[in-house]
Amino acid sequence: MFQVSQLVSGYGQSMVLKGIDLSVDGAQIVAVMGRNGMGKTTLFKTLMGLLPAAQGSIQLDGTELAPLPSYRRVREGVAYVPQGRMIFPTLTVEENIRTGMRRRALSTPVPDEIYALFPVLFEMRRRRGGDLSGGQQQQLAIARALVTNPRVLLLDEPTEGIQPSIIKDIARSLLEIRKLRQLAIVVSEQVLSFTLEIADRLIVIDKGRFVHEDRRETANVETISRYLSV
Ligand SMILES: Nc1ncnc2c1ncn2[C@@H]1O[C@H](COP(=O)(O)OP(=O)(O)OP(=O)(O)O)[C@@H](O)[C@H]1O
Repeated sequence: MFQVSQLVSGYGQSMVLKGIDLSVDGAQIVAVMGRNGMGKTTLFKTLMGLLPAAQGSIQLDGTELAPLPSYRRVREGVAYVPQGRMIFPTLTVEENIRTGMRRRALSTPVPDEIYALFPVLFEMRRRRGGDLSGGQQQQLAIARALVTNPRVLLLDEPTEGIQPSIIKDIARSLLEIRKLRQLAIVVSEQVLSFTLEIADRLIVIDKGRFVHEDRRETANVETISRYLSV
């Protein structure tokens, strides 16, 4: 289980996250929804160790991660797909995927499972990352995160700037990944149709606090939409 308690963090003296509590079981998908500037990226950066936590705890199956640097958190099983994807544009698709692997020797093949999940990446494996469409780059960023064999996958606004037909592909991939790997997925989003398709729980973040939570089956779409549109 991934368990975050009373997490506080921010920039300098200004605290953006004001006490976040979150528990995610294996094989569960949780969406954190909120408008621009509400703290989604700050939350992920803090979970990943790119920003230090001022207070609070981040545990994965009982191991405390908050004092650990990012690379140690990756080893413990946390993977991150950042907003804007951040793939390496001049490396090939295969090289991009390999940057996530612990054994990067050319003789170590990219696992078949990755290309089975994302056949387009197999077709494009020798092309430069920068030549891919936004949706393909998002798939590449997810593939690169998956080769670290995470138990928790964090995705920051994966649908941003991506056309609707590809958003559906990404939703399908995430459901497939959950089924295959039984891992926990936390995804930040502003697109409600996407999270209603994939998430078991929907949580609203507002000014650095979780202010509303629904299970998907009983989600109060009106309330969530109101938070997203103000
Ligand atoms: N490097 C930084 N230094 C100071 N303040 C920052 C920094 N990055 C973000 N902030 C502030 O922290 C708050 C939360 O930003 P954050 O990026 O976490 O929001 P978000 O919900 O992810 O929105 P977006 O989708 O726009 O990224 C905002 O008020 C923002 O201005």
